[in-house]
Amino acid sequence: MVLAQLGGTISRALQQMSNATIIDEKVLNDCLNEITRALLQADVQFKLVRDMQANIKKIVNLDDLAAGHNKRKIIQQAIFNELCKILDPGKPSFTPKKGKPSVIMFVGLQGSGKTTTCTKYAFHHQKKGWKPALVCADTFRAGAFDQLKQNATKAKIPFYGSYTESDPVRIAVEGVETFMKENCDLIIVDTSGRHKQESALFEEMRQVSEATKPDLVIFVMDSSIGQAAFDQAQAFKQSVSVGAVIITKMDGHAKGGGALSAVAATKSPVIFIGTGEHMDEFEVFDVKPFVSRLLGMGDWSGFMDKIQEVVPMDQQPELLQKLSEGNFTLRIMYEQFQNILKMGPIGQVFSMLPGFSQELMPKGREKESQTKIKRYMTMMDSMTNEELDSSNPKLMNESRIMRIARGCGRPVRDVMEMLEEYKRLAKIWSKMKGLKIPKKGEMSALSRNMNAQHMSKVLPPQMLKQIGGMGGLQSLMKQMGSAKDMMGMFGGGGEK
Ligand SMILES: Nc1nc2c(ncn2[C@@H]2O[C@H](COP(=O)(O)OP(=O)(O)OP(=O)(O)O)[C@@H](O)[C@H]2O)c(=O)[nH]1
Repeated sequence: MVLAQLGGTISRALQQMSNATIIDEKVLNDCLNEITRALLQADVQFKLVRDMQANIKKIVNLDDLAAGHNKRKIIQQAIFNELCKILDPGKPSFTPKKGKPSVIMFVGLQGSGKTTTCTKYAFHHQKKGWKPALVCADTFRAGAFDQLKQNATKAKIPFYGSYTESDPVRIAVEGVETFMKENCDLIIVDTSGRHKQESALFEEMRQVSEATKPDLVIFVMDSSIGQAAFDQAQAFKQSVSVGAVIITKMDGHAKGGGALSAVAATKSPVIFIGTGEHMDEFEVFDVKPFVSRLLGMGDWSGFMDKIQEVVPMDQQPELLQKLSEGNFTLRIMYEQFQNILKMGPIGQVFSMLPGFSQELMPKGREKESQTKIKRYMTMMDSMTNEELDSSNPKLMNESRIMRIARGCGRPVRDVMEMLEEYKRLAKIWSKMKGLKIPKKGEMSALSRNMNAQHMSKVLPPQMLKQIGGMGGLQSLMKQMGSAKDMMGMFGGGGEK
């Protein structure tokens, strides 16, 4: 998504400004114009961008800049705060409570991903012990009920709908009543989407809403709709009381800036984003980590959460123990590749680490990287246990390499390349030797137990510089204690 490139453009604009000997009105304006262009290109609504520019100018005091304060930091902080302000309407949406019945109604244009998102939302809660249920009140699209039924069956979620009844209000009411009786605590009503903003759709939506009295109306929006986002979101908001937004297809090439515009239009927070077609490609949305990622400042907490999600609990202490002994074997590399593949698009995972997305996963080459990892794993499948568990690079002599190449049907040079990659990773991870082991299962404690010395060895030099050298890293490590909210740590983030 183009939003991801925004960080780069903004950083470049800031860098150029920092290089100027004197920061006067003109230099600041040039910088802000560059940033404005980048935001407009990402499809953020014009008015929002204009207001943001004016606000930043109000906040940034030229005298402060002239007095040698860290200009880049001051302006980056102002941009960070402004973007957070747009995305955070200031009040949280209605939050359903487990065990207490809530009706959640989904609205949005046809094809926005509404039906898929209903199931993702149900599935997300079901995994956390809720008792969700799905009601298909989309009588407009012929295949809608079948689609919902299929998704619901796959996820083992009860559903309600009809092939014959054509009145969506009736289906919605019957569905909600049925599941209330069955003590479901999250009753999700999917409504019809239409191609355009037809008045009939809005009337139908209003009627379903009046009849079912939802606790929360969620507006589902495709991230690729661009500049139209603001008007569209506002049109929905005027018909039903939209209380939250879910942005779908954030995995695609969408510009994504519409997300910011939709929040501004509905004055409702984004609560989740859809990142793929599959049921579990669905993420809770947090403003600060999102903006931080957007500006290329990284999202360490998200990365740790992701690791915690995919490295099986029982493997976490073992992995850390091995790393602390400086024992990075081919088997560890294999297991970590497995975990990385499970984490979903690799770029997505690495983009959570500051500076890493460009370093390790060049943009647009995520698929290629995944194929490479799978190829490496096939080669490792032809290795013996002794080879996998050894951390002695000398063990891999010519005859072993030839045997592995034959076994996996790949040329010798591919096996050599894989071993080179192993050596590169082993070198990085060997610097983790002496790492204090966190308590069992407490992966996020990794961040607390790593000292700045360890980190400085692991981080690419460019990134270390970006953080502000050892001094910056030390203060960063201090802030790592509060894992959830570490935006301040890369120099630009901060309090609102
Ligand atoms: N890549 C990607 N595709 C998605 C995402 N969410 C939904 N889709 C796809 O978008 C298409 C449309 O999704 P639906 O759920 O059928 O859309 P809808 O809004 O319910 O459509 P109507 O019922 O006609 O209003 C499907 O092919 C989904 O698989 C997402 O987050 N990422």
